[in-house]
Amino acid sequence: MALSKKQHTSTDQQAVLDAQLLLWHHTMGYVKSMALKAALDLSIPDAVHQHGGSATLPQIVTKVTLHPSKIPCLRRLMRVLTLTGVFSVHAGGDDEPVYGLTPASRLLVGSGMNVTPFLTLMLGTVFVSSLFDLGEWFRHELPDPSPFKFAHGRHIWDLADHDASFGKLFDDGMVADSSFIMDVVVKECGDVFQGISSLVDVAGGLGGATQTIAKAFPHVECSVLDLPHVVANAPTDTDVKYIAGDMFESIPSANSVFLKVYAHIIVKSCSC
Ligand SMILES: C[S@@+](CC[C@H](N)C(=O)[O-])C[C@H]1O[C@@H](n2cnc3c(N)ncnc32)[C@H](O)[C@@H]1O
Repeated sequence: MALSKKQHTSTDQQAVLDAQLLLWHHTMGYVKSMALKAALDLSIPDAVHQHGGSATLPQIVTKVTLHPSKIPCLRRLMRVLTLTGVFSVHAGGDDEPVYGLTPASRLLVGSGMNVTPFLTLMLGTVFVSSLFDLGEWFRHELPDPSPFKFAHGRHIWDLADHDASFGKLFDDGMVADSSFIMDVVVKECGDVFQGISSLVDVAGGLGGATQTIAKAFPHVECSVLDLPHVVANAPTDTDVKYIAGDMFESIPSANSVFLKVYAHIIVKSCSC
């Protein structure tokens, strides 16, 4: 059935509004990231956790450091965080909302599976700002530095070597990510480690992945190869052996080689 002129017009207007909405979602998308960053900076997940997993705003305020004049703003921040699934919310007594941990924010508390250090790294100024001039980076002919070097004048590893606080942020972030994901890998795909007697984790950082493998398979002799500035901070109270070196020069012998989160760097080194 043919649409009337009026129906056509309102369909067109809806399409334009949907298009604008899509652009606004992309343009304001960083608000979600920055709200999560603020929650981590203020330790809001810990505050809710310390109240047994659910807390009202006045209860959260007793655990976080903020200026009293900002309490109404914190309510607005919690609205963003509940709308984006970081916290749940339900009405409590006196109409005071009660905020709860969700499966996502449970990964931000406690000493077990806690991915906070990785999110802190990715949401930090160094990483976020490295994408700020991506458009300008495209105007430069290859071979050119990575967007990271373009923004900061150094490769990631070079910056980690020269800036101890960034180095620590980076290494701790990788340990958190690797410990979390390898726990799942070992439980779900542990078969792949059967029959192995020695393993070298190439570019393994502080060994978040290897420590998990070594704990699950104590008969496997595990070692980690990484750059000297990383190995200098490696744990010493462990059977995992840490070896300082450059993977492009030599790799210690073992009957299995483990690589995690390195493909992008190899591709970069080989093709650019
Ligand atoms: C993205 S991190 C991954 C760390 C670890 N595999 C993980 O997933 O937790 C990359 C690691 O590669 C190391 N790295 C970079 N260049 C390297 C090289 N030429 N030889 C050895 N390690 C290197 C860095 O120091 C860093 O620890």
